[in-house]
Amino acid sequence: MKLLKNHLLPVKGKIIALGFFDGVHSGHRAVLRAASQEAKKRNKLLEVITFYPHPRNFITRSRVVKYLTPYSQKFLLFKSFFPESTLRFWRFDNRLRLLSPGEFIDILDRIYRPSVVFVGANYRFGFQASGNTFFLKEELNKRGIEVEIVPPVKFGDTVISSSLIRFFLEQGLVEKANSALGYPFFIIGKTRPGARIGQKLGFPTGNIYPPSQKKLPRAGVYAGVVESWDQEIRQPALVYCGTKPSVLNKGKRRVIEFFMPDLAYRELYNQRFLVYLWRFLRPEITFPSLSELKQQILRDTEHLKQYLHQYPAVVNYHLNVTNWRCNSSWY
Ligand SMILES: Cc1cc2nc3c(=O)[nH]c(=O)nc-3n(C[C@H](O)[C@H](O)[C@H](O)COP(=O)(O)O)c2cc1C
Ligand SMILES: Nc1ncnc2c1ncn2[C@@H]1O[C@H](COP(=O)(O)OP(=O)(O)OP(=O)(O)O)[C@@H](O)[C@H]1O
Repeated sequence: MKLLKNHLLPVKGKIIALGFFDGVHSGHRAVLRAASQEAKKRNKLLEVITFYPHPRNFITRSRVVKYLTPYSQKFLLFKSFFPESTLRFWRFDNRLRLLSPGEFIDILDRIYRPSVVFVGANYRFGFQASGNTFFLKEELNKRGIEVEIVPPVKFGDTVISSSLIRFFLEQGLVEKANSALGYPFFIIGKTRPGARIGQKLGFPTGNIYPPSQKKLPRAGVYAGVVESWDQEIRQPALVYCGTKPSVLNKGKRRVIEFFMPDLAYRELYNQRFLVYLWRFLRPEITFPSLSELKQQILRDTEHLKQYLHQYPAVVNYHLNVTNWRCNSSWY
């Protein structure tokens, strides 16, 4: 698995796949699997051409689109699912934004000159997303480049997309998000010290402050599983996602807190964890007192136990992405 930030290096003759691939979800993986199989068959290399930042964030000069997988996590997933591929980031700037579909194809041909291009049926490209797969195929075929269009992967009747998964997460529909992703939604981060109130109340927590560009689910409490970077800890956990309105009335910083009921207390600061979310248990509540918060967490712990009784296998799920130490500036 290689990572290239210079999109202008030629890839001549390779198999390429095109798209943003946020989340590397089941639909993306259908395209990438097809491309990867073809590359193996032809004894060629697979190169995935993606973009940064998200076109909508560039156009609106904002961060409206939060990422299911910020760049480093996208890279982790590619490394895990398609270790033989190269991920190439193409900066989405005004030059790229203003390219007409025809100009975009010219660049693909001139710089990359691939042998086959793989895209999904809903792939759009060029200024204002005005180019579609029919145009792509027609124009590239004329130049002797093959185009494979992969049929859409659906969740029920709906085509899976990164936007659909973001919507599911916003609603707390984490099980649907996980089905569409094809793996459990996860958050990676280093634990930071909190106010130690939880510890006094009898539920010590690990606190992670995810980067502002990471998509987080609806505020509330989730049944989850926590895995430490070194694999020493793998524990079921209550995972809270929110801004702690019961204890903080200012400074709305989003936090992920996890409480592992079966782990004897120990200091867990400054360690990298991967937190998987499996089921939404309840929304965030503004409690009038800490004792009410404590009573609720005892009830949450019971709900977590019931969930694990029903789905014991979730504790052993392992995505195999933790063996890469990424540069934290990439989160
Ligand atoms: C399982 C769990 C559920 C929580 N639910 C809520 C909640 O509904 N509302 C809230 O304001 N804070 C909630 N919290 C956050 C607590 O306010 C926080 O853990 C506590 O204040 C301790 O914070 P500290 O780690 O900074 O000491 C929850 C925390 C956990 C672990
Ligand atoms: N459900 C799907 N089935 C098959 N291919 C897909 C599916 N979703 C996306 N693709 C293809 O995967 C590539 C990357 O998709 P991309 O990330 O650009 O869009 P998306 O997942 O639909 O997200 P968005 O919600 O931002 O449109 C594209 O070639 C796209 O056509």
